[in-house]
Amino acid sequence: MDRLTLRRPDDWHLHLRDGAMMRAVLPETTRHFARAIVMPNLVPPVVTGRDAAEYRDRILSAKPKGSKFRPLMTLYLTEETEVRDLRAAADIGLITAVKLYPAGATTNSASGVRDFTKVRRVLENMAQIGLPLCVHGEVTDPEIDIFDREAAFIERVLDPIRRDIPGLRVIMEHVTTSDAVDYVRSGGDDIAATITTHHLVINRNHILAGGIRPHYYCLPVAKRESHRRALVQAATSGDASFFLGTDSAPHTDAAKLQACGCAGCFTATNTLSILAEVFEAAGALDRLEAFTSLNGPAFYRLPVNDGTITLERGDSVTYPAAIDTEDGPVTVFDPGMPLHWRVRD
Ligand SMILES: NC(=O)N[C@@H](CC(=O)O)C(=O)O
Ligand SMILES: [Zn+2]
Ligand SMILES: [Zn+2]
Repeated sequence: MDRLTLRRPDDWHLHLRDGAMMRAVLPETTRHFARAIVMPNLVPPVVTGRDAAEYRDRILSAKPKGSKFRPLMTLYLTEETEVRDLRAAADIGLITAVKLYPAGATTNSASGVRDFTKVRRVLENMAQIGLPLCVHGEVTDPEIDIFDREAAFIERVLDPIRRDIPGLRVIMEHVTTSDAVDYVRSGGDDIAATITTHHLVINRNHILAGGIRPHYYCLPVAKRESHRRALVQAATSGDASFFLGTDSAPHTDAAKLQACGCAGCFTATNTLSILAEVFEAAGALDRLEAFTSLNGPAFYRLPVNDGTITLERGDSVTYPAAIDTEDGPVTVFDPGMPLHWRVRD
């Protein structure tokens, strides 16, 4: 096969940031994606309906001319989130989901949740109206090894919440372990997971063996090879519980390359080429569309996109090593393998 037409894809987990960074990274996403779930971890975070409306308007005015891209907004759940404000934002279709960051788990998560009993009423209301909860699923307990934090989160936090609040619809974001894959697979209709592009490609050796590679550092941190294989298996299986959330998370090289560098891989630019390569290697090109374009809308109860994109296989496809922003260069994720599929203009 050397040509593949897909429904236009969506990105169910994306960081667009704000200001100059947003202006630089937005076209990288709008080129191929029709919609994206926009993460609310700005500084300060997007907490109220009003914050979300203002952020949405900034995105819409930064979007390239002629683009029909639609940002799907989220609220950042805090212990102070008001049920009334959240319900009003959901009622008018301003927000598509709510994001739960355990306080301290990742970039800009300081305002996240420490005491889960304080968000119980909000979560109950979300279950009532079917508003999905996107979850950064890692415990923050310093006693827990960083490679075990996702598995520990399922057992200690996620499963108890789901038992306590039946009907709550949860997306476990950027899953990195076979534990998460198994949990989602056996979890029924109210749970799904996003998988990133980079976690389908790298394992922890890529970050640490033969020198430290800060551009491969993201959270949750990539795990051992057996987990990466489980992710590829889940993504390429066609199982409707798994769909693409790139977690494309731009940081300037200056912020990545320092003694305490930021977590995040920037994959908006080359994601579709990389995914096609991964699916081809798995003999599953016929299931790429389910992962990029069908399973996500089905879980979010949204229509699939009109229109298509076409991928073509050629000799080799290259991408710039970095994109320029007014704040400095942002390195594009290097998949470390030759790419052959390009999206036709
Ligand atoms: N994934 C990351 O490593 N970083 C994300 C935050 C997140 O999604 O956890 C970011 O905002 O930079
Ligand atoms: Zn996260
Ligand atoms: Zn993210």
